[in-house]
Amino acid sequence: MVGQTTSITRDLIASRQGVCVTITKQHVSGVILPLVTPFSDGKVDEKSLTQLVARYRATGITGVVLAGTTGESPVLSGSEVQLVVEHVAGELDGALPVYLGVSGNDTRSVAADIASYDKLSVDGYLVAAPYYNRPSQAGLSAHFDAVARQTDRAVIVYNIPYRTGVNLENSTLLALAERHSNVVGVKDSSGDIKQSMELIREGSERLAVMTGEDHLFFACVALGGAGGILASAHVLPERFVKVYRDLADGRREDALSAWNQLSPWIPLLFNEPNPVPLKAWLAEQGIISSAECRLPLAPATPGLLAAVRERLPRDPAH
Ligand SMILES: O=C(O)C1=N[C@H](C(=O)O)C[C@H](O)C1
Repeated sequence: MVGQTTSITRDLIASRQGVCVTITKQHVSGVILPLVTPFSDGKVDEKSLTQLVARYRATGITGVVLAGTTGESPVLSGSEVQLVVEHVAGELDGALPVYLGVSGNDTRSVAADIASYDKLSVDGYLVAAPYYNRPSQAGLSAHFDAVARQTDRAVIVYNIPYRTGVNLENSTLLALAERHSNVVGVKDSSGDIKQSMELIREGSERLAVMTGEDHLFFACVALGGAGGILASAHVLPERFVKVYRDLADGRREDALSAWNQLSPWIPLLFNEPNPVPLKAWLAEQGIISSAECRLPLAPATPGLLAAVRERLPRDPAH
């Protein structure tokens, strides 16, 4: 797995030099980091973005997601998304794949957004099921058909019913992956362990099954899943990567002991809406300049701030 990561990195560097490389299922594995979008006085804070990339690029993570939930996608304008992508892709200079979160509940707009983001340095998309209008499985199929047809780049489908109000069933997802070779992965936050286990069992041959439930990371990889897209991996990223590599290389006991040092504090990061606790921690460590989130995410409560200070580990790199 470690060797594979290195060769992927080389492929991507080649791609930035003009040789086009397609992200496949194999690229989507390990620990992918959904980066926060730092703000300062209401604006995207580019200096903090630079610091984020400097901190995380060589930790062993296998990619970054920009403008995901953790990146506060609902409150970013199109031009801010472009700024974040260009800034991060420029800093990374091909060292890691860049995935962009693009979601919405109007299929035509999502397809149009993807058409315009295809001009940017984006290697793939993380696309959540439409929220609020609660389409049927047929509607979800047609939505993702339109997305997958719109681009040659990789698509990771994001199933998160507790945010969107609709569950993408495994059969719908697997049929979609059969129809589109660029549907290479799923970020599974179904919230239903039976559904997740079935997906890993039945779907892993065709799709990279990445968990989006941070507390299930060990279980997902131990069961044969491909890895995780984890906001909590901002904290001790190297240790999350170690859990993955130990499991992938058959060192289960080592993986478990590393995991047992991570799992007790992960829930704290979700005690208030993500990324509020995470940004409080990042600002406390000096990795970003301010914990600022945009409304409707309210600032961290004093109780949360105290817990973040007392219970989360310090960043060893700062
Ligand atoms: O932005 C993401 O990607 C993630 N979002 C989840 C959420 O907040 O719903 C959490 C997960 O760790 C990554």
